[in-house]
Amino acid sequence: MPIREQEHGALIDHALATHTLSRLRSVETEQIGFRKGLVKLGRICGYEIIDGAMDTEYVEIETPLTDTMGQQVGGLDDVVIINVLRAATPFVEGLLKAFPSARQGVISAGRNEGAGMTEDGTFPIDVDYVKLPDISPEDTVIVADPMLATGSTATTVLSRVAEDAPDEAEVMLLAAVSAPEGVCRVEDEFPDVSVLTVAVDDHLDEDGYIVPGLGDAGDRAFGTA
Ligand SMILES: O=P(O)(O)OC[C@H]1O[C@H](OP(=O)(O)OP(=O)(O)O)[C@H](O)[C@@H]1O
Ligand SMILES: O=c1cc[nH]c(=O)[nH]1
Ligand SMILES: [Mg+2]
Repeated sequence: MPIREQEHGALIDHALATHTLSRLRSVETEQIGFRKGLVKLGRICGYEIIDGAMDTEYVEIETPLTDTMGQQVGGLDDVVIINVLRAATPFVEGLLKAFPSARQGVISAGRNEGAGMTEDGTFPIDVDYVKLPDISPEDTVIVADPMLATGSTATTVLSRVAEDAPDEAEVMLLAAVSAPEGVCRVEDEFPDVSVLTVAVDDHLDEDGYIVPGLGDAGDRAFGTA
């Protein structure tokens, strides 16, 4: 089954996704390997979303020999991918291989880690830049961010997307690694949003990092300290 529903969130259940995520988790994977791994994981997740969450329809086609029935995926031209800067950039590059005609939005949203995690387990989020395409009722909107930790970034981004997206649009939040706290927070605040993730990890540490996790995805992909 490409997408397996859980009590909280749904897992992208593919051996190559787990394999690729395990390489990303390893502290021995250096920057280039990490960035390429996120691209690969984005591509696999894209194919799994197509397989598990999009409809296939029969179509008449003509081969060089005869008329026959073929199948096509519906809605591939009605996809919007939102890139949550910065760690999502390589993840989105992979997703675009599965959805080459997607329209793209960009939201720069980062945790203000200097302020520290608050007692209620959230971070203030700095939003510096937002550029979204028009979103139509028939669109599938994939908000991509490899890490869903406290859910502070995701809920901020989803609130902004909700300002533009018609109610009928299907909105998904796609992560590579999630903490249970983040999944529950998004589900509580956005019950109509599907949370898809390759893994739900154990817990958050006192700095708001996912454990076991993979560290700071943005730093590892971009080579910053
Ligand atoms: O669920 P949260 O507690 O909000 O944490 C998750 C966020 O943290 C990371 O971004 P970060 O703020 O480190 O920005 P970066 O991508 O520039 O590194 C990650 O890519 C998410 O956006
Ligand atoms: O574990 C975490 C938490 C937030 N952001 C990351 O990049 N990693
Ligand atoms: Mg970061």
